[in-house]
Amino acid sequence: MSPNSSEKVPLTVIGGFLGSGKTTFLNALIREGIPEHSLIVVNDFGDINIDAELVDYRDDQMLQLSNGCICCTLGGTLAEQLAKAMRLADHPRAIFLETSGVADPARIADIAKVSTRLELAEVICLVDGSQARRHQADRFTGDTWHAQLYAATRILLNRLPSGEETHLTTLLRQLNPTARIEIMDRRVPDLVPEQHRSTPVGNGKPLYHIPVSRGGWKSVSLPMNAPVDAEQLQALLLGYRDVLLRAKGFLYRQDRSPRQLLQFSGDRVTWQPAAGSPGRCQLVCIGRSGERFDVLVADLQSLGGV
Ligand SMILES: Nc1nc2c(ncn2[C@@H]2O[C@H](COP(=O)(O)OP(=O)(O)OP(=O)(O)O)[C@@H](O)[C@H]2O)c(=O)[nH]1
Repeated sequence: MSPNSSEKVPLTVIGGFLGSGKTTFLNALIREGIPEHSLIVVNDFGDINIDAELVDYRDDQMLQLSNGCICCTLGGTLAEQLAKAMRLADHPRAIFLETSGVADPARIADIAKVSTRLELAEVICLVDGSQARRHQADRFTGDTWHAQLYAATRILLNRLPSGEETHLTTLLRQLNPTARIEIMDRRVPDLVPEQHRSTPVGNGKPLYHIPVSRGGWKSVSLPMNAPVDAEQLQALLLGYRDVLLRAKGFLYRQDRSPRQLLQFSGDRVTWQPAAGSPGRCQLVCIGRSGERFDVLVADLQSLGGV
């Protein structure tokens, strides 16, 4: 049955900083059950949309927006794509939009506010509690982090360090007096043994390499043709965590098969077996542009056999 075209379609915006848990939360929502015939929109900051591979949505109703952060190209891609989807006779019943980790969700929510076909259901902001003190104090990441929190109607706090609950909920309440604040997960993920982590992910779609640099942020995607020394790679990523905000990608390790999904966010590196056909191996790194970031990229290139 096709949805009634006179009814407004709810748009849920899922925002939050790089690595804050947006894709993990979106997958949990999909597992719990979203309305049939929903449209999922995912947008990574870089030109490679790794999130599109990581979202477990077995439907062709998925829109991948690349070319950088959607909130920077708002007038174009996103508004046009949503309008196109809404013009279809069999238009989506609900839309779930995962923003890039550097987007200001308020600018995206504005699309729903001016649309006659959409209504804003929620603006969710994921927060990695273990990184909150860092972002609060960091002049580079702080503005984005604050704007994301300010725009939220619901804040989901995960990886809450022990003893930080009062401090963090008070801080979040000061930054956004009206949003609902929920605590999701008190664990810090490094404590989860690797063999107990979730099932293989990703399907090995081809990936492309184009560096993007906007407003002090830089994103680069590196082909990783040779199997890497995992210890060396981890040490490199952690050693540059002052300028590296996020890394994720598919690659081979020297000591283990099959292809692995590597995730670096905050001060943690995790590995997970990647499903599907062998596929290309790429690592996407997002950080603060500058000489130090470029040195990291050169080191990663030599490690990955580029
Ligand atoms: N313990 C714990 N780990 C989490 C949680 N949510 C996400 N993670 C881990 O944090 C890392 C980043 O999670 P993602 O869901 O990819 O984060 P994201 O916000 O989509 O990342 P970007 O799209 O790159 O900005 C992954 O290694 C996840 O397993 C959580 O609630 N608890």
